[in-house]
Amino acid sequence: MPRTYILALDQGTTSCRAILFNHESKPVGISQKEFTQFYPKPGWVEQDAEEIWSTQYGVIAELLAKTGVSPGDIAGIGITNQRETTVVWDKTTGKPISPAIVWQCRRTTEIVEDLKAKGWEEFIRSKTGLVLDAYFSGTKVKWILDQVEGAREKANQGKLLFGTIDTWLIWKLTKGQVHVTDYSNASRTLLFDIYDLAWSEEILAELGIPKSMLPEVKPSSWIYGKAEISLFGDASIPISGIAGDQQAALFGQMCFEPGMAKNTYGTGCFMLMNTGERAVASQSGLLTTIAWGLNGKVEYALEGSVFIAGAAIQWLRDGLKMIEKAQDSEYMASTVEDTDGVYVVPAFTGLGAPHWNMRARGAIFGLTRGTEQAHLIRATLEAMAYQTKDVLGAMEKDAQITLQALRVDGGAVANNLLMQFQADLLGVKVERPEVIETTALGAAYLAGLGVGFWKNQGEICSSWRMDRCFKPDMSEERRTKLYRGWQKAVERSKDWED
Ligand SMILES: Nc1ncnc2c1ncn2[C@@H]1O[C@H](COP(=O)(O)OP(=O)(O)O)[C@@H](O)[C@H]1O
Ligand SMILES: O=P(O)(O)OC[C@H](O)CO
Repeated sequence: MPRTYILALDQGTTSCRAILFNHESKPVGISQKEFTQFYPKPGWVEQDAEEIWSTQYGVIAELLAKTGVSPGDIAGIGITNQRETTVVWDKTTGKPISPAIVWQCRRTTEIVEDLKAKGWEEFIRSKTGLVLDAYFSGTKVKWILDQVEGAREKANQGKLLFGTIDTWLIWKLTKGQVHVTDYSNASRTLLFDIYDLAWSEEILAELGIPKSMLPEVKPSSWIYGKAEISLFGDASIPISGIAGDQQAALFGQMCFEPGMAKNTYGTGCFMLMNTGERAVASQSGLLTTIAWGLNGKVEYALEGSVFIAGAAIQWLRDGLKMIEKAQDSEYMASTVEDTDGVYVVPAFTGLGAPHWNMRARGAIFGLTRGTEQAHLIRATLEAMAYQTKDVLGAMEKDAQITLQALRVDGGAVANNLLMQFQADLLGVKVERPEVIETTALGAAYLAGLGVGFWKNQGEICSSWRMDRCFKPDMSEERRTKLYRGWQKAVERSKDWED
């Protein structure tokens, strides 16, 4: 009997999800759980890799229990993950030697500035396609080796391993048998030459990272190993797809042709445009990154990474306690007509694309005696749309195109008010698909292609269905006026931290 499902594991910044997809690309069951974020100092963000694993394992168990799907019915596992977040663990004990350093964490700002002062910026960009910023894994690994007692010595003796979260989960799923990543995740480490498709000896040497710590790099659809956990009983399930979550969403949105783009509104906001087999070097503050390795070749994307999007709504919920649930932001924002001139710049961990200002910090502008809670909530929501406009402007410049429609996904696109404002502000149609779990879907597709569950991209291409199209409905004059206010606010939030 052919197996009927693909299991996608979506390990995001704030939660772990497990989703079963059937052959018609429909999600037949989902389990999700948030896990703990640690903010030990201003600008620092940490997670516990063991908790990530136990949460991920827990949602798999819950999903199988609630759907009654037998592990023997699962054809393959696809893994997609928050990218750049860095785990270093002891090869023998399998225990992490420090907290996982999250992609948003700014603790390596000084290492980055030192590299810049030594003139590494251009070399790193030319090899990795990335901007020299604390965002990426390379300086985080160096920080761990420098700061954790005895770490560098152990690393030099080949006793430590590094991985992004995909690598960590596969290590756990295979009981320490497989140490692997895919091209899309490797391209986010600051250590990988995206043209030669190899770890960069020069960058590793400069950061003092021994090559023995690094995982093997494979295509995004491949049989990497078999899941060997007791949950699966005797059924041995191939792990057959890996992609960083933003690349997986690009795949799940079926942006297979050069020029097709998607924007994902999760913790951060990430716009990626497929550029095919050609790596486009950005002139406007975007990243050149690997979209995926598939069918014996590598394809590239241009990316605009915004660090704080839905995370600012969580801040309204958990920090300011203005709302109970993220969804409440929509109703609250709809109680006022506009923000009454208020702008929230959520640069909590600096600014990413296209500004790249590590020392920017969050700011609120335009407060008056008439400012109400609802204005602040609305301005926080609108900040996602403004940041997206900054990125789209850069992308259109780099790719020399005018986008006709933007495909969107991620947790926050459930917010209709935000989506309408986004269309209004961009002056472009915003298309929300039926399945907004496109990140997991992309990982499922890659895994399914890896085991022949789906024959080829042509077979899956026809399953993209629109849920709702938001059409622009704002005058050019108002759009320009609102955006000018945002640009002023962003400029003033830069270089706040000494
Ligand atoms: N209705 C909503 N309106 C605004 N933001 C929302 C809404 N629902 C969820 N979010 C935000 O979306 C994010 C969760 O999206 P998700 O795609 O699961 O993120 P991630 O993969 O980064 O963990 C959270 O930051 C949350 O605050
Ligand atoms: O967890 P997400 O979906 O916000 O994605 C995080 C990104 O992969 C960071 O680069």
